[in-house]
This record gives sequence, C-alpha cells and structure tokens, in this order.
Amino acid sequence: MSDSEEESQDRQLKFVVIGDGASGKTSLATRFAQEAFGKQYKQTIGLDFFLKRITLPGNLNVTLQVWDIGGQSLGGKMLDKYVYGAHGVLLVYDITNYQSFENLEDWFGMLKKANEESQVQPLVCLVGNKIDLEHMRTVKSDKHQRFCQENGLISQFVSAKTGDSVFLCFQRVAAEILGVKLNKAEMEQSQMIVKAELVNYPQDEGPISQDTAQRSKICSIQ
Ligand SMILES: Nc1nc2c(ncn2[C@@H]2O[C@H](COP(=O)(O)OP(=O)(O)OP(=O)(O)O)[C@@H](O)[C@H]2O)c(=O)[nH]1
Repeated sequence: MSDSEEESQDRQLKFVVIGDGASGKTSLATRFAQEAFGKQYKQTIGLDFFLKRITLPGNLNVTLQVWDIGGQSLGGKMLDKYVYGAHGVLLVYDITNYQSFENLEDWFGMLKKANEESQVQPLVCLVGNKIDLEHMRTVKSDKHQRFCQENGLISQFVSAKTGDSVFLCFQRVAAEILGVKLNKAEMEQSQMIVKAELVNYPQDEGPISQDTAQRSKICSIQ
C-alpha cells in the first residue's frame, strides 16, 4: 500500500482551542504540532491552523486539525462558525490570571450555543496552562476541578513553555473521542519532557569559564 493510500485511511478530528487572549492557545498548538515555543506574544487575529498526525494504541493513525482561535473573537460574528462541528475542544485559561478563569463561563456558554444544532457534541477538556509558573498561581486547583465536575469536562494541567503534558492533553482527548483506552504507561510516557534552564550564578561564587557556561544552558531529563 502506498503512503498516500495509508494516509487516506487516517481518522481526521477537528480540535478547536479557545479561551482568553494571552492564555497560551497558540503556544499550546505550536508546542504540540511543531515542538517549539516562543516567548514573544503575538496576538492571533481570527484563527490559525495546525495539522498533526498521531498514532494511538492499536496502531490507529489520527490526523488532528487544530484550529487556534484568537482570544479576541469572543462576541465576534465568526466564532460560532469556527467551533461548529468540532470533535474536541481545549478550553484554555492561564493559572496565573484569575480573569481568564472567570471568563471560561462565557467561552463555554458560547460553545454550547454554537453546537446546539450540531449532531456531534464535542468532547471538552479544561486546560490550565502555564504550570511552570506554579509560584504565581491565582486559580486554585479545586476551582478547576469543580468546573470540570459541574460541566462534565476532562481535566488537564499543562505548560506550553516546558511541554509538560501538552502531547498527553491532545492524545487523551483524541483517544476518548475514538473510544481508545490509554493505559498508565502510555499516559506517563507522553506526559513530560522537563527542560530545566540554569539560572545565572551570583557573581561572588567565582568565575565560570566561558566554555562551561555556554555548554550548560539547558538540561533535558526524559
Ligand atoms: N511561562 C509561560 N508562558 C507561556 C506559556 N504559554 C504561553 N506563554 C506566554 O504567554 C503569552 C501568550 O501566549 P499565546 O500563545 O500567544 O496566547 P494566545 O492565547 O494564543 O493569545 P491570543 O492570540 O491573544 O488569543 C506569550 O508571551 C507566551 O510566550 C506557558 O506555559 N508558560
């Protein structure tokens, strides 16, 4: 069988990523689809698309079509058309920004309304992003859990910056939609790659040779 024939058998799933501006939706999509992260904030106007093929247990190939929707779209005319017919939705907020959590009600309300007449009801995952900034958290984890329970959502905490649990998040939603069970080992395997950046040493701890300083900026633990 040729490659293109094989690909044509892939399941295609539409994922939309919604939530307040600057909560990290583009970063999440970019981390997932391109394994990259940019510190610079560039507002998404309208929407962006990403495609990524993943393999679920049982050798099931799935192509995820990720629609990254600009946070300023809430209240805009096009938003219900963007989210219509989605199989999976990542409802994203920033754990260090309480307002982004409060606004989830509006995002979720819009989502329900937009899909009222759709035959496919999307599976929704509540995504608390920026867990690398745990020390700056303003949204307590029990608030997050309560929102999930009240609305029947999957729950996930991630960091688009470090990559922590980003792949897992997309994988869990895709698996749930397709009725595929992930075992503990599979979940753990896709959970994290920790990249620890070294902080500059204080001046009075003695000189570090230029060579050493350059070689040891990032430490990866897998
Ligand atoms: N520390 C940290 N910063 C993050 C993380 N994710 C995103 N950011 C930063 O947060 C800012 C906003 O990220 P974006 O991904 O552009 O946010 P967005 O939700 O797509 O924003 P809109 O396009 O306005 O909807 C950027 O400066 C990112 O670098 C994260 O996990 N940790």
